Amino acid sequence: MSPPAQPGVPGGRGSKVPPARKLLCMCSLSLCLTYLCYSLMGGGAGPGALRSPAALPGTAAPGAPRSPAALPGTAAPAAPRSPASPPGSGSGAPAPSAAPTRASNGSREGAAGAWPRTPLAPGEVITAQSGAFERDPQESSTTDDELSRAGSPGSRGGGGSTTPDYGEKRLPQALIIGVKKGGTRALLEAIRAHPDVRAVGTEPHFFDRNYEKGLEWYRNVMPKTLDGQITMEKTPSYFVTNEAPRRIHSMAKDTKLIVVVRNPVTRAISDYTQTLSKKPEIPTFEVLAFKNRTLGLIDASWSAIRIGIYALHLENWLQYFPLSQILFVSGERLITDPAGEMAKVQDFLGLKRIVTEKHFYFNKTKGFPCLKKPEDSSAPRCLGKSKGRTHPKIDPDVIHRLRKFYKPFNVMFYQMTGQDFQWEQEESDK
Ligand SMILES: Nc1ncnc2c1ncn2[C@@H]1O[C@H](COP(=O)(O)OS(=O)(=O)O)[C@@H](OP(=O)(O)O)[C@H]1O
Repeated sequence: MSPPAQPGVPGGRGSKVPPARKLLCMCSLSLCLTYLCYSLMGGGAGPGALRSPAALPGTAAPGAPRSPAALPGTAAPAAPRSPASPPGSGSGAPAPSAAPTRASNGSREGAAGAWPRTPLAPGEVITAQSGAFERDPQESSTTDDELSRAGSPGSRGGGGSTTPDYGEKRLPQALIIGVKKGGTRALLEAIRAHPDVRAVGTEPHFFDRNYEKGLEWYRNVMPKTLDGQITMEKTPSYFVTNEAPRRIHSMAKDTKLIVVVRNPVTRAISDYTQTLSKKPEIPTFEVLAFKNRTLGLIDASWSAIRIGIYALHLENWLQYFPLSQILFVSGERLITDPAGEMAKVQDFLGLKRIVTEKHFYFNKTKGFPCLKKPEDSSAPRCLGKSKGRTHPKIDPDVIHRLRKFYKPFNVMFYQMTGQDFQWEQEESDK
């Protein structure tokens, strides 16, 4: 089901997508304008507030496309480089983590200490073109046993499967790189139902947290495959990890990348809901979402907000991978039309369309589609309790402000991907 073309959105249905490079220039220009607006709105704001890159000493004039390498504190090159040093050899290893997490303001200092935030030093800013947001070291998606068999809890180990262990362990040819809370688990479990796909059940976090362990460690994590089978894994935090594109490119430049994207406002609430379930003492979403609520200044240093600025993260990936090597799956359609989204995924992976509507049924109790025949079982299976949580009710005014905040970034993302996800047209969040 293709979305209708949106007026003023090049790349909507029917329009040709210009080359990625040209798009990046357009996007950079748009970003500068957007940031200029935010700068005017909150120029005196504290660290973590969005400011125009033009305000930064030594930065280029607005509109001048820049590689992340040109920005202070970043190292990514503007174009794919020759393979990086092997993991564990020194230069390819993860950089030491940045400054310790800082409380964002006095009013919520106590609780904010326990809450993941971007560690920015005083005076540091997030720039539009860097694609180089610092990340919370603890940012993670669920790694628990996320599947539940109808009637009995399921469990899957690192190998992720109870199917016979034939073949050999190989590095993955395709990765689900994000986004956190986008629907990545649902996608992985659905694609695992394909006989030509084998995947790790847990998240290896190789390209963010475990890179120093080396490629042999990574290979060992993988299930065995036969010739012609595709090895996959999913780690949603890759999408927002600066080093991930370079590292994945240096492993294999033809790696296929899949990103499940979801309305960033709903995604942020889902992210918050997950943390709330583990730390009930955290401040409300409304409190965490703002640097200054009176001024309407959104706190983009909060990971729940930052992850949803998809255009900025994508820019980082486009330095290394052509758009044709990245598939964007709609998290919304993965729920309303799982078979339709799976058809696109199978086409993208060069697989026969075997996972079809026959594989899914809608489970009324769960409120989501579930798999009739998962990879390792003949019993129907829904995802576990950590998927499809009830979200807390969020102040509609905050939702409205967040929608306004994300809109220019969403439009830019539609332009970059050539796909209109229609998040602006959604009437209400879950
Ligand atoms: N079939 C099915 N069953 C259950 N849940 C589904 C399904 N398809 C998509 N989703 C949505 O997936 C959201 C969780 O996303 P992720 O799996 O990417 O989360 S995580 O990053 O791995 O923690 C989860 O978010 P929440 O609803 O906020 O819990 C779901 O909305």
